[in-house]
Amino acid sequence: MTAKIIDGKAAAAEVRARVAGIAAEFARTTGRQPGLATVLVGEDPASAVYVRSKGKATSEAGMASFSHKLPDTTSETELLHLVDQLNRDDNVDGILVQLPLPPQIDASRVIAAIDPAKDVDGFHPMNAGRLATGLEALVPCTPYGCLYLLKQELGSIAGKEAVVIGRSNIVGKPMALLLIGESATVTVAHSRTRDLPDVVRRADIVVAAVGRPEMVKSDWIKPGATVIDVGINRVPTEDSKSRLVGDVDFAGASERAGAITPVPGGVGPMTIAMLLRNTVVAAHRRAGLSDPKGV
Ligand SMILES: NC(=O)C1=CN([C@@H]2O[C@H](COP(=O)(O)OP(=O)(O)OC[C@H]3O[C@@H](n4cnc5c(N)ncnc54)[C@H](OP(=O)(O)O)[C@@H]3O)[C@@H](O)[C@H]2O)C=CC1
Ligand SMILES: Nc1nc(=O)c2c([nH]1)NC[C@@H]1CN(c3ccc(C(=O)N[C@@H](CCC(=O)O)C(=O)O)cc3)C=[N+]21
Ligand SMILES: [Mg+2]
Repeated sequence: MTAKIIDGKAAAAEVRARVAGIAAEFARTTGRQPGLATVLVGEDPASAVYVRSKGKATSEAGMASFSHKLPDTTSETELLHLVDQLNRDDNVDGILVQLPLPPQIDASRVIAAIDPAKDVDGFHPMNAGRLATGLEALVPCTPYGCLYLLKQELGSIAGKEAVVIGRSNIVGKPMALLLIGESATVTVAHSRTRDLPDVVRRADIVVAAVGRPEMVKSDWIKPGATVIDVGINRVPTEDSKSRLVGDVDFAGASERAGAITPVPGGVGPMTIAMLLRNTVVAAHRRAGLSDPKGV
């Protein structure tokens, strides 16, 4: 079987176009654009690239983009001060503090300081708890983007065997909660899982969020399964450049899977689309408007 390649870039473009329409309508109604503030601490080149592409996508969707760059030496107190300013700024609907943060800063404290109503990453314990208990929440962008692709591909997920590899607070755990919410039968694997290949073999849906290049092998994949590869791993090439690969052996797995996301061009673009989506949703809720339809 040769898998269908799921086009995350195309799906993301559709979401972004719908978000742009909603943002324009919001601006007409309220007299201001929805606003997203990004905060980058330090000089990590990969983080700088992501933050720049987020800023560009924000402007293209007709939203205000406020980008803050702080030096590597920023103290936790200084960062908390900026978060506090952004919490109070009425033109800011969403706040994204790019992770990872330098070692002198406790990320969990910074996340907890963000106004949950502006927490468009969905990382605040309030939003995590609301998602876990089935209340209205801001949902982490990457797993939400994965769910979008799965629903587009499969329609209903109910009753399917889903295996999530990885249990981080930002990807694996919320992914598992979303799949439970769709009535999948969910297994969460991690570094202490015994016989990962056997666990993956029973999955109709595999979500790989590990951070290990091409760790998931093709003979683990049940023929016809839907494979969502969250991994973003930069690996060196022979010509001493580098390329991006996922957590799945794409070449092999695409011979067995029913459908699979590529890296790049799969989950990554959906993450940015869902960030914009969460920002317009946060703007509506903050303005006392009902949630926008169709995103
Ligand atoms: N496309 C996108 O938009 C995004 C992509 N990413 C990418 O997704 C990947 C995962 O990110 P993130 O969740 O933050 O990573 P973390 O490092 O926080 O978590 C990795 C998880 O994988 C598990 N793990 C590690 N080694 C193994 C192993 N050998 N077998 C099984 N499980 C293992 C860990 O288990 P344990 O808990 O036991 O340590 C942990 O739960 C990375 O490649 C990251 O770059 C992340 C965010 C957004
Ligand atoms: N507070 C916070 N929120 C995040 O959502 C967050 C974060 N911190 N820290 C880092 C991770 C990673 N992440 C990505 C987003 C887009 C792509 C993306 O668009 N990738 C392109 C390729 C980009 C390239 O070529 O480098 C693709 O997969 O096609 C990748 C990774 C968001 N993260
Ligand atoms: Mg991490």
